Amino acid sequence: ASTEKMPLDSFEEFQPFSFFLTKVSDIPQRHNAMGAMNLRDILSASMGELKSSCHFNFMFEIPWLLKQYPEEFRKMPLLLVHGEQGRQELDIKAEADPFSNVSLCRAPLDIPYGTHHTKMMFLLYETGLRVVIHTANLISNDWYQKTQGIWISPVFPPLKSPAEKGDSPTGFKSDLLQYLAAYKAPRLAPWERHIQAHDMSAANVHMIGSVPGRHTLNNKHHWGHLKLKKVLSERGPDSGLVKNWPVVGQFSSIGSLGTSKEIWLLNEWGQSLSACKKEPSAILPASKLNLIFPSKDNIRLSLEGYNGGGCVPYSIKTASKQPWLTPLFCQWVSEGRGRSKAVPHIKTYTRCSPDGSQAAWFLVTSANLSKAAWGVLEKDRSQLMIRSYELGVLFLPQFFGCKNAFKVTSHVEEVPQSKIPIFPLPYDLPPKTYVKGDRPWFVDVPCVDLPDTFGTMWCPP
Ligand SMILES: CNc1ccc(C(=O)O)c(C(=O)O)c1
Repeated sequence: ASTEKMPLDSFEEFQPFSFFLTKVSDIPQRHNAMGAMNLRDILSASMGELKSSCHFNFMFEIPWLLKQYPEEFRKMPLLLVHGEQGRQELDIKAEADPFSNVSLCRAPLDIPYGTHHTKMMFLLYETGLRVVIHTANLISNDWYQKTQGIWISPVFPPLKSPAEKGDSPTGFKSDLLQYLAAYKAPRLAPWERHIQAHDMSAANVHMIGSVPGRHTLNNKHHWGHLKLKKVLSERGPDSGLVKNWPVVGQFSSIGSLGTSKEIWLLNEWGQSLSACKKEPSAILPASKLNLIFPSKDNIRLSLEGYNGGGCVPYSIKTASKQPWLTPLFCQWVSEGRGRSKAVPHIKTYTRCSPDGSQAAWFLVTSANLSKAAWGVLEKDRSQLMIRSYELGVLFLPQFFGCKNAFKVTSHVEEVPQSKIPIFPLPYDLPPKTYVKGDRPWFVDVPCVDLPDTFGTMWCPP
């Protein structure tokens, strides 16, 4: 409709954080009019005259993906980086075969149970290169009625001379090149060259990535939770400011975390996420860790009903081994963004003030709450073992013109005209604990007591 904003206008009004959610069908239009993009918006000509593109992801519907491009861009070179092996690799090759402009690159997954979870786009325009790091699979269902997060870079112009490095104070370009190098994939070489050839000095986020491996020595701190710990120890909040500030994790799946909360969640992962400048990282108490994970009723009453729980694959088998986790859970509540009923597939982590009005940092990433994604220390903490590819971006206040914390809100109507930068939260803070009688969502437990939005029950296969 002509009243609809051009995607580029939506993009420009939501700076400097450039952190968007996906548009959601069947919620009041005002919640899609501000700070929200769909895939057609991102790929639209108003965002740039495309020459070629590359998508890193876990799940693909190739015909649907091509239809999200404007007609004039649908025949341009498109590289898909995936993690499929064996029979599934034959399937994605067969799906790509009819499209002569689509080529595939398989990410090596040499450690069992690893996945290629990273969700990223490279968009090469006539005028430069744009990077998008997000949380949605390239399937229509992930872009229809879920809550997903998207960071969209500026258009990075070509370097004026090849002698220039073209990196930013956050080291985004060198971190991205190091991430790509880990694939050891010849088909990525052209995109490594494109990245090398562009001036990314305007990148104001830190990259927090994971690549499969047993990382040792100084490689240990390049990936997973030790990378986040390193950045927070060097550029994070002063311990004095955040002494009573909780760490909030929000995710759509959970791995096997051990027999007690101390082993990995608090004493390893929690210690990294609570790292501060100078202060030796104290152990995070459980009372200062809130984990936003959908309750059974969050799923039952969602726009998709119980089916929305299909992409929240927490199994009762895993959950039954870690009952100590349940007291840490909080509901998915997103009244400010109009997305309380849009199942969260986004993953985010933050250190926020108890009243939820400020944050010392904010991370949006593909990484769920699992050792496979974040890494687990082995061999007397000498190596960090990571199974999967993950990617996220970290927002730190000082890179956005703020002092040592940024104001945050999920009521984003105040964001565009604010004099000071306000970080647009995907959900309401402070977090709300589960209501009495509610339980975490388990994908493999039947729900036959109460019907969902559509009056149906959940009888998993
Ligand atoms: C085993 N495979 C997956 C498990 C969880 C997720 C998630 O993001 O929650 C995804 C994905 O959607 O990429 C894949």
